[in-house]
Amino acid sequence: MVCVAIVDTTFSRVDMASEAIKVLRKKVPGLKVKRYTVPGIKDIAVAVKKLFDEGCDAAMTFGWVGPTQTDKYSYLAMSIALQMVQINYGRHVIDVTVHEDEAEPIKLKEIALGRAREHAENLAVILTKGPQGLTPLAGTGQRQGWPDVGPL
Ligand SMILES: Cc1nc2c(=O)[nH]c(=O)nc-2n(C[C@H](O)[C@H](O)[C@H](O)CO)c1C
Repeated sequence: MVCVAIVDTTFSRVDMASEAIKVLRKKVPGLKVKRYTVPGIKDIAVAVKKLFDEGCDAAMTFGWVGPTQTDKYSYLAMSIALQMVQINYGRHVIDVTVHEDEAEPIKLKEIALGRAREHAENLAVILTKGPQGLTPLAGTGQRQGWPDVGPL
């Protein structure tokens, strides 16, 4: 049985995790999900570590970054911590993050849900098909939450 850790925040303005869980349940047979909700992005890494210690095989995290410089530093801190967790455990952490200033507020929900869905599909492929599962899409300019840009 595959266990996926799902970590999200109350800071986020969209429930991306529920959207991703729906996709993962459809695509990964016998999936076990452990969800952990924390206040903000800087609390995410330790939650992933705890769920890995409980036996999860991979993780998806759902962060929302505010528009200020301080928010962006918080994201950098989270990213570095998540890289450390991935390297220390040898397990994937798919970081699904929405930056509040990447689009007008009216578009952000659609971007967030699309990004959550598409990254859940990516992780499902890795979990069910292994390291070469995504190889047919290599170099094809995939984007999550925005239209794909295509290959050059
Ligand atoms: C400045 C700041 N910005 C964000 C953000 O953009 N997104 C987010 O999810 N959380 C932010 N936080 C909160 C911290 O990540 C954390 O939750 C608190 O410092 C408590 O540990 C803070 C403190």
